[in-house]
Amino acid sequence: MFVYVVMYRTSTLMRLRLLEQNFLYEHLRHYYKTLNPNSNFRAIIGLRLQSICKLHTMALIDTAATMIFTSSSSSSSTARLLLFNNTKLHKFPNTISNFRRSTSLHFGTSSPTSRTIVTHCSSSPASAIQVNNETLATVIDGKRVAKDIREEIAVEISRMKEEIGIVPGLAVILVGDRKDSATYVRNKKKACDSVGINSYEVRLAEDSTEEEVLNHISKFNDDPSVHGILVQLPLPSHMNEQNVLNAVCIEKDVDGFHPLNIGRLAMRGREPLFVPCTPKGCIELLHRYDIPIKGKRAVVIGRSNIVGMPAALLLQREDATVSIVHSRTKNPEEITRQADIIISAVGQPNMVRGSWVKPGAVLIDVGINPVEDPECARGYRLVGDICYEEASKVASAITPVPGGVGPMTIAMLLSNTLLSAKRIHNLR
Ligand SMILES: NC(=O)C1=CN([C@@H]2O[C@H](COP(=O)(O)OP(=O)(O)OC[C@H]3O[C@@H](n4cnc5c(N)ncnc54)[C@H](OP(=O)(O)O)[C@@H]3O)[C@@H](O)[C@H]2O)C=CC1
Ligand SMILES: Nc1nc(=O)c2c([nH]1)NC[C@@H]1CN(c3ccc(C(=O)N[C@@H](CCC(=O)O)C(=O)O)cc3)C=[N+]21
Repeated sequence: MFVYVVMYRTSTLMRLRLLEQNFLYEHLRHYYKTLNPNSNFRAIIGLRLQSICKLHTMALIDTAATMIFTSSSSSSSTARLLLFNNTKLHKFPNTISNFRRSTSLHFGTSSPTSRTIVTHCSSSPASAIQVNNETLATVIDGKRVAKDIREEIAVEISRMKEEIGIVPGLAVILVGDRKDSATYVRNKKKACDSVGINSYEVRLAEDSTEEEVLNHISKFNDDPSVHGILVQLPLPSHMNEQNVLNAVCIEKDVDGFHPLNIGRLAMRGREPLFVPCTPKGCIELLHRYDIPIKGKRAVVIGRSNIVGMPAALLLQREDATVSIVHSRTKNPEEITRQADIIISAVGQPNMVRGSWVKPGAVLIDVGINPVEDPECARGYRLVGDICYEEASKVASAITPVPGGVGPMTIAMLLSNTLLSAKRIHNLR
């Protein structure tokens, strides 16, 4: 009898929108506990013969399974192990028997570069499977999750419109002509359009006065059709950022940058009206990938007001034990190596090397750094703070750049805007 052991990445599971998903999750929860804690895999699922129909369908539908192991008997000494990677699955999407033609390894072969995962198929004895160290971490797909969140928000907005005839509104103030800022603002507008939020935009010249910015904020504060106000940062150096951020009324502070909101975030027993979007997006990703935070050691690299500091506060609220690494920290790698979860928000390309990471850690890369690349149409490409190539071989899960935290920041901005409109209009 064949015993199939299938490994799926959590991101893959999240993509399954079929009945099988529940089935998979049940198995996932059960077998996850049997994983070697240092394993790169987030999911391991044992399926018996009667389940193979389901597996078959899944394999056909979802060609992104990371690995499939089959064993020709339930005895670990004679079991064969067949390994497939994404590419192979894409090449042979049609039948499961194709999988069997792949190179086979024998269970129980040990080599210094492989490690053991103990699996239990429901009624077969536990088998020791050797897994090559080259396997990659689960990719935390922020783009995908952000899309799911936008869909959820769109549903709520149409309900709101139907029930009370109100559409949430977001006002964005952009000062100066920084290219990256202009791109972000454009993306925010597109995202608002996609969910049905009205967006209002003010663009001011680089040499505008602080007073002009304050006047616009004051108008938006008083405008009942505006539920969220965002002043794009950084502001030109002649403006006082504190004055500007303080002027946004806290009920519309969807960025969560007002000192009252940040203060409440830091205090036990107090609740901010809004949580800053990027840190909120990081935590949301952890939640949606079922990554536990409580009791874990977390390290935040960076302590800026907009990302690092609120990220550390949020992790603490989630009952992690938090350390903060900054530019004056000595031997940062000694600290990061202890972390179960790392959130990096530094702005230094590829600073966090594979050797900084504890095997099995979860890595959230906030950094967005342009590096020159003549092969890209725009002459540069974006990389994170974390050296993805190295770290993804050590971590259990990692966010890519682009496509990780960035899209989540925008999704959380929409979510905060909806929250604000609901609160202002007493809608549950
Ligand atoms: N994905 C997203 O949605 C967003 C991405 N970003 C990106 O995140 C990154 C950080 O942004 P932001 O927080 O605004 O940046 P800031 O420049 O405001 O803060 C950077 C932080 O990193 C610390 N730092 C700098 N160099 C080092 C180093 N060598 N070792 C350890 N710590 C260091 C600084 O320490 P110190 O305090 O000692 O100076 C500071 O706390 C950027 O790449 C930015 O583009 C930002 C916002 C949203
Ligand atoms: N008041 C204010 N609030 C902010 O939230 C704020 C800000 N000012 N100033 C600048 C930073 C930066 N930021 C990003 C948002 C989205 C992406 C994003 O969507 N990134 C895409 C890539 C975009 C691209 O290709 O250029 C991704 O990572 O996949 C990135 C960065 C918000 N910030």
